Amino acid sequence: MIPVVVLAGFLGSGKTTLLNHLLRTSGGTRIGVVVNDFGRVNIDAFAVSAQVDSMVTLSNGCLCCAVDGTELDDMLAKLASADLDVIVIEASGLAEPSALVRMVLQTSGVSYGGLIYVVDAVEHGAVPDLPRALALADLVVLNKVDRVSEPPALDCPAPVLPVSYGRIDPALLFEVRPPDLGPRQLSFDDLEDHSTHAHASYDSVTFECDEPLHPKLFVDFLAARPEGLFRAKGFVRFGGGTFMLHTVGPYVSFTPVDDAPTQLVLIGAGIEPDSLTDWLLACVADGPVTEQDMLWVLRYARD
Ligand SMILES: Nc1nc2c(ncn2[C@@H]2O[C@H](COP(=O)(O)OP(=O)(O)OP(=O)(O)O)[C@@H](O)[C@H]2O)c(=O)[nH]1
Repeated sequence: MIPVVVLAGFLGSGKTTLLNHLLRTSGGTRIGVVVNDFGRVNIDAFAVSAQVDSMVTLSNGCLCCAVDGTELDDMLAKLASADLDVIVIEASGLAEPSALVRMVLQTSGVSYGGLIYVVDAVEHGAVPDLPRALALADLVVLNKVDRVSEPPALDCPAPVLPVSYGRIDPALLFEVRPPDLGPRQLSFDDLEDHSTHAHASYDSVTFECDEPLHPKLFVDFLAARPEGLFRAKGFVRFGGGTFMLHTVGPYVSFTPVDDAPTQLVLIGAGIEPDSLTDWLLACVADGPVTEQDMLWVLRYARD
């Protein structure tokens, strides 16, 4: 039976970064990957040999598929019949890990391979119900330790691995528990449904716009964004270039990408979708943008 590892963690904690690292360093291991969208998985890094519907076959023997949640169990059953060594499901940042684990336990042809829970070393205080997620985890990846002088102490029974950019040893996918403890049997009680899932109190806003935004106005928006706006990701087109934007808490990064229209997803608690949309519309540039204006964005740019 193929082990299925659930990779979970709060918004922006570094799940996709970790997944890309695993795909890059998997060697001859054939990994089946289930993600919400292909967009951010580094498929370009591999020669894609075939794409059928929402499944991509990589030349190194890995299979990637994208699901929207409803087809997750179908896709898992399909992957279970493929010739794979391990399957990794990347949960969306607001998914309830216990619900995913329950689904894996109920799927025939696969075995539960553990829950890897990614925690942002800087933003761990903002994770709703962190102790509950940590209690379920088999391995806790304390990510982004490059951003703290001292990794925070996490109270949990599972091993905690402090890393940067999700660089864990891929061998951990197969041996996530200390061997002397033996496999821990999760009961359905551990996974009982709770009505207060993290996503219950979160809103998301999608903003799309063909016209370029003004760098200064947009950076002003980021500087003044409401505290509850925990995460923003997507593309922003300015007169002087298009950038991929990531914000996690107060952290902001822009990475230059090929020209694309602005397409952003904003996620937060207590945010007002209409006023955020109006605010972003007010960032549309009403004239040409100079090189000087672009410096507002370039100071946050990463290669
Ligand atoms: N400094 C630093 N940045 C990191 C590290 N790991 C990830 N990041 C950055 O954090 C941001 C979010 O990382 P992702 O891997 O997209 O996080 P995610 O958990 O998949 O995000 P969601 O899909 O929103 O849940 C990106 O800008 C990453 O480059 C790290 O160890 N150190």
